[in-house]
Amino acid sequence: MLQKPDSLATLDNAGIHRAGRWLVRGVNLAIEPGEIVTLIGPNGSGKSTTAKMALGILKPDEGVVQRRADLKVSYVPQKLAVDWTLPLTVRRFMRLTGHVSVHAAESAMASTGVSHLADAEVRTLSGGEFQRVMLARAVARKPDLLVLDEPVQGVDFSGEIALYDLIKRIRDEMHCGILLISHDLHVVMAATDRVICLNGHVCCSGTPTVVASSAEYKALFGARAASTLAVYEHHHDHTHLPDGRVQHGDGSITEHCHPEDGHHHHPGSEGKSDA
Ligand SMILES: Nc1ncnc2c1ncn2[C@@H]1O[C@H](COP(=O)(O)OP(=O)(O)OP(=O)(O)O)[C@@H](O)[C@H]1O
Repeated sequence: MLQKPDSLATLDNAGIHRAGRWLVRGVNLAIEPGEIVTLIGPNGSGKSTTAKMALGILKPDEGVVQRRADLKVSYVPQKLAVDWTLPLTVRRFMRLTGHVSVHAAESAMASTGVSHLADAEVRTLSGGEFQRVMLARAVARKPDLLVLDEPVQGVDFSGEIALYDLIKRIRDEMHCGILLISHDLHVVMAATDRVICLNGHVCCSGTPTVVASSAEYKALFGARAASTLAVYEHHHDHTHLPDGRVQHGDGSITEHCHPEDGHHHHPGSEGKSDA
C-alpha cells in the first residue's frame, strides 16, 4: 500500500511477533484526516497492538508502518497508571502531562461538556464523566490523529451514545483522524467510515450498515440512538475454535488463519476480506 500524501498513518502487511508467536499479522490499514476507523475483535485479538503500531509505540516485526511527518497524536489508553487515591482535580489532571496551556485546557473542557467538573476530584467522577475528561485531555493537545482505546468502557448504553456523538463532533470540528478501538463486536457508531475486524489478522473490513431498521430498537432507544448506532454485518467465512485453530467454510481446520492460506473470500458486498 502506497502512503497517500495526506494519510496520517498507514500499516502495510504489519505484524508484531512476541514470545514465539504473532500477536497480529498481515494488517493493512490507512487513516486519513477527518476519517474515523474502528477496530473491533474479541479480547486478545490484537486491537491495542495494532493501534500501538499506528501510534509508533511498537515497531512492526514484519511489514511497514508509515506515519506523516510531524504527526501530532493523542492517545487515550485502555488503562491509566495513576494512583487514584491521591486527590487530583479535573483541572489539574487536564494539564498533568504534556504541554497544554490553561486556555487550551479550558476550551477543551468546554467543548467536551466537562467545564462544570473542573474542580471535582477525578476519583469521584462517574464512568461517563471520566471518559469525557479523558477525551478533553486528548483534545486539548489538538492532535492530527486521535487514538481511543475503548472510550465507552464503564459507560451505560445511553452514555455510550452521548460519547459517540461527542467523538463524531470532535472529528467534525477538528478534522482529525480517529482510530477507535471498540470492545463491542456488533455495534459501532454510524459515523465510522471503516470498520476493521481483527482476530490476530484482519478478518474483514468495510463500512458499517445503519442499524435501526428494527422497530424494537427504535422503541427502546429512540430514533436518535437508531441514527447514531449501526451494526456492521459480519460475513466471516471461517470460525476461530476455542483452541486457537481455524475452521474454514469448507470444513477444513488449519492451525492459523493467514493471508497466504488462500481460504479467505467474502461473497457479501459489505464484508471485504483484507486478509
Ligand atoms: N509484550 C507482549 N508479549 C507477549 N504477548 C503480548 C504482549 N503484548 C500483548 N500480548 C498478547 O497479545 C495479544 C493481543 O493483545 P492486545 O492487547 O493487542 O489485544 P486486544 O484485542 O486489544 O484485547 P482486549 O480487547 O482484551 O483489550 C494478547 O493475547 C496479549 O496477551
